[in-house]
Amino acid sequence: MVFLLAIHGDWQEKARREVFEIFGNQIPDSEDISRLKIMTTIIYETLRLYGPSIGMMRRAEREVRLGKLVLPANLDLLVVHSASHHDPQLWGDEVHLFKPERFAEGIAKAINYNVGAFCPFGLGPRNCVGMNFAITEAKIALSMILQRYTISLSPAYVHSPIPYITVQPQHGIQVILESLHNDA
Ligand code: HEM
Repeated sequence: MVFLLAIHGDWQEKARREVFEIFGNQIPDSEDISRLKIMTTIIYETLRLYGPSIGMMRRAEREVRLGKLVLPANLDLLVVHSASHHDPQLWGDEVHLFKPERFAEGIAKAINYNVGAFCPFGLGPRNCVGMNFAITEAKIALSMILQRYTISLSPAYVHSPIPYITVQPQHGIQVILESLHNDA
């Protein structure tokens, strides 16, 4: 998210404005976190483009028909949700662009009620138990960064996301933080 906001200064500014409108210079509080609408769209779009999980493991316990496919019993499956997150048939020609406004009216509208199109935390009864924790933590951390610093990308940065258990920046993410306050 820090990387995407570093290269999309307009969204960084929108997110910062929202943070100051809601929290001012105060530490984010649990009641107001749910009011961060713009930041929520930024988090969803980041999870779509660079979600840490590429897929979910499943096993067919018995033979099942899945569309045109017949899956034999005891078949192990990796359902690669990062493929649907990058599918132009689901997201349009600008699928590879960072466009948080896709989620302006919520996830259901963004995916046209097609639940498999966006599932960075998995699906069904075994989906991620840490989902709300992870999103809340990201909102608090990002709010506190935006209250204090502007973020820009270092010229040293080399773009190379790789799936290594989770999706990771192969060479790290070098950013430049500049204080918004002279005394900070
Ligand atoms: C952005 C952060 C995270 C992402 C994208 C993520 C994604 C996922 C995914 C895709 C699954 C598999 C779901 C499925 O098979 O349907 C999963 C499972 C799980 N996650 Fe996360 N996760 C994140 C953060 C966390 C955190 C912070 C915790 C703990 C505090 C956590 C705990 C778990 C656990 C325990 C499971 C296994 C649930 C089960 O099998 O019943 N996750 N996560």
